[in-house]
Amino acid sequence: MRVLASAPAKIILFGEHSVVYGKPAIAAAIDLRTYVWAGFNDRGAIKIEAKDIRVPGLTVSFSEDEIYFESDYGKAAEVLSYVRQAIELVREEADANGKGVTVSITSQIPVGAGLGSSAAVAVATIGAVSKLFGLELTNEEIGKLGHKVELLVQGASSGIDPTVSAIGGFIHYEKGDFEHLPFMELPIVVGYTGSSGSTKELVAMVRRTYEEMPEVIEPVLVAMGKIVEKARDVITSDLDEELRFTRLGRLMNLNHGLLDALGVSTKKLSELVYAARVAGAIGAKITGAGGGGCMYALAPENQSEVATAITIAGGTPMITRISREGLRIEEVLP
Ligand SMILES: Nc1ncnc2c1ncn2[C@@H]1O[C@H](COP(=O)(O)OP(=O)(O)OP(=O)(O)O)[C@@H](O)[C@H]1O
Ligand SMILES: C[C@@](O)(CCO)CC(=O)[O-]
Ligand SMILES: [Mg+2]
Repeated sequence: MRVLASAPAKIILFGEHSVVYGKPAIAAAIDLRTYVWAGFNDRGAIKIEAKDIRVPGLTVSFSEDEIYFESDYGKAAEVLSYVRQAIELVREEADANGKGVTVSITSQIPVGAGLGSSAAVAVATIGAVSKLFGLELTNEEIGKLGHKVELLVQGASSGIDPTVSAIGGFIHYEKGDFEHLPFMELPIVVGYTGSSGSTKELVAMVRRTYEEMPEVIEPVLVAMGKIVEKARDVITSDLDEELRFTRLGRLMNLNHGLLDALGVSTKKLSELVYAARVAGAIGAKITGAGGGGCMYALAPENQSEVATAITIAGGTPMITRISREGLRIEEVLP
């Protein structure tokens, strides 16, 4: 038997990082997906084919007539740890430790770019492998297992990324509880810097700053939580669309300033944010963990001008749509 599952990327509209400290956040699944095929193997091993992952630490040596490849085993194992942990968790749930599982992954989501590639790969793997083992898990339960995977690999995770990847749509999230917000088409442009950041390292960096000076950082996190509550009020209000977008844009700019204060922006990210604003975006901010990766801009009137400004500033614009669907079982073959 073979199973194909897919899970979407996400953007965090408001509240990344502060959500790790129990504050609320708002996120949406978007229409980029990771696909995972799962099947059994009779070697009792976990076999992972990750077709879109570049492994750092690969050395190539050339001599007269030979080419040598050396891979840093530790780094390769680390890069695949989300997938491995996801498979091991499901095997435990199914009481089938030692059963051989092969997974093959292809992904449309840039890695380490703030778009939740780690959550999507964990959720799609759990979805495919749990179906293979005949476990009947709801998407919400799979989101919770995805959160466990992120905790095991990263040491800290709020769980918002695996939750939104598993259930899809537009959500308000706080301490493991989520609520779907009324669906709205968001006229946004995502700008990718082309470089990546590691969520594990960025979350640890914010933690060190917090521990060094909690009296300074705590109020910043509280303010971020308040921004999220204001944004939720605006999204659920009956204000007309123009006013709603104007208010959301101001809240995005405030949230970006506070993320910059926490040290998770980069020169390139802030350049893309300012380029988008100058081109007429109502608001622009980092999305996800930062340290590279992506920003997004709210641009109801001029999405294409904002996309051009992001390109001129050296980024790659992506016009994405919210995905109502989270984890999906695409195919089951006998
Ligand atoms: N297609 C894939 N195949 C295998 N592993 C992947 C894949 N995509 C992502 N990963 C794993 O996820 C890691 C990147 O996760 P990380 O949390 O640092 O960034 P992100 O999830 O892309 O961004 P953010 O957490 O800010 O939304 C990779 O180093 C790799 O371990
Ligand atoms: C940086 C962070 O807040 C969002 C990453 O997309 C981490 C988390 O919530 O687990
Ligand atoms: Mg991640």
